[in-house]
Amino acid sequence: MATKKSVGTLKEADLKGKRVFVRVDLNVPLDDNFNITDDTRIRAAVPTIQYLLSHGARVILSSHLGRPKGVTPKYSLKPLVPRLSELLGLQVVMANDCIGEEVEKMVAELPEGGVLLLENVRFYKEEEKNDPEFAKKLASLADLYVNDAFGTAHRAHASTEGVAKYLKPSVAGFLMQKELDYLVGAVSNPKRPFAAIVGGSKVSSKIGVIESLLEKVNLLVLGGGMIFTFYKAQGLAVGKSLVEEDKLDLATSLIEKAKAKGVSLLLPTDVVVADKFAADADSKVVAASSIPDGWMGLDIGPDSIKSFGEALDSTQTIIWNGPMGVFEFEKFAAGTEAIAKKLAELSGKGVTTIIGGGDSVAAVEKVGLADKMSHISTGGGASLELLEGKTLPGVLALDDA
Ligand SMILES: Nc1ncnc2c1ncn2[C@@H]1O[C@H](COP(=O)(O)OP(=O)(O)OP(=O)(O)O)[C@@H](O)[C@H]1O
Ligand SMILES: O=C(O)[C@H](O)COP(=O)(O)O
Repeated sequence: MATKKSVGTLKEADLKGKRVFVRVDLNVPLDDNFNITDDTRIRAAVPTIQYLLSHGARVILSSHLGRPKGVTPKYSLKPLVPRLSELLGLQVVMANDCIGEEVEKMVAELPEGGVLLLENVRFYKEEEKNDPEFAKKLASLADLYVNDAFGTAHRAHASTEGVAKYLKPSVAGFLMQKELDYLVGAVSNPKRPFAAIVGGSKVSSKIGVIESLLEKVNLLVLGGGMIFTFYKAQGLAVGKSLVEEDKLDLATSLIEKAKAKGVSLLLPTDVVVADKFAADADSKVVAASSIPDGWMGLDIGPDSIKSFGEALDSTQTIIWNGPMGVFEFEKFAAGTEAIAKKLAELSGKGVTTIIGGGDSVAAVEKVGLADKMSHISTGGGASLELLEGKTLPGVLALDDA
């Protein structure tokens, strides 16, 4: 895989009394009352912070939240302070800014074993522009840089990439390391047979992933909205199902590529169709070759669940990205839930199961099976880019091991 193989780690760094700039990805979902609806990313950031604290460091945390245009109070990181403090077992101090005199003063006053959370770094447009002067200002706050923001490692921003040029050492945190170990390590050197399950809405957003995985896997299982483009390319009627007309040739060429590579490509043989795109739609199971006019496929059917399960039974490594159906609607969640259960069962038998970010993570969490998987990525876009074989700027910028 074309990503960086090994980066410097936290364990090699001298931390006692040092001011450490830690880029974390605390981009968590908040409801209208600013309650955190999923704290996974905050929990995932804790081991690195705790390690730093236990080694006498002074921790300066930096993150973005959302995509604000300038200073936008609704994207403040303040609502995260109570949960972060609770998880760390200490009171996290919050700054009203991420650079400037007041922040410098707060950093100077930060004791060993203290944590200062900087305000949303995207309140400055210079962050996303990767402005060197801004990166220098962030760097001037600390003695060393730790990047643990895997979820944002595909962005070349000032706090994820630029700052590493001005702060040495620049090393990976434990979360970053773990994500790379699984998403690069396990995928480039998998225990075989190695299977990928790819779903989600459109084939266009997964072309890169499918093409890259076709080079590595023994089995490729496809589900989700993209299958109808494959069906149509094979001359089947798909009713009102989601189809990308301009990707029909691509679908055919992916099928041919799989054949040429000796990869066994499984498409669902039956689907759950609906008369409209709604939670209360009328639904029925039909063969993939008999989708009625006016109906749309919103999930894989029971025969497919069974045959996918049987094919997965003989694998040793499985990577999954993208739901099998519209799992947000209960009626069309069975395929996605069955795959989640199958992976949990296989994990228990020693199979390496990796959930590559995005909606499949939400689906696994919804059925309460998150802790059964070998690895659940905290990065949607970042994990997709890694699986496509791209290099992540936030990783590239770090010191070599
Ligand atoms: N048959 C289908 N028809 C239409 N939409 C579908 C179908 N199957 C799945 N989807 C939708 O696909 C969406 C997820 O697609 P997406 O490509 O974004 O997946 P993902 O890779 O898991 O997420 P992300 O891009 O956030 O990482 C879900 O909202 C789901 O409802
Ligand atoms: O949620 C994410 O995928 C990351 O936090 C990156 O956010 P972004 O897509 O706004 O850069």
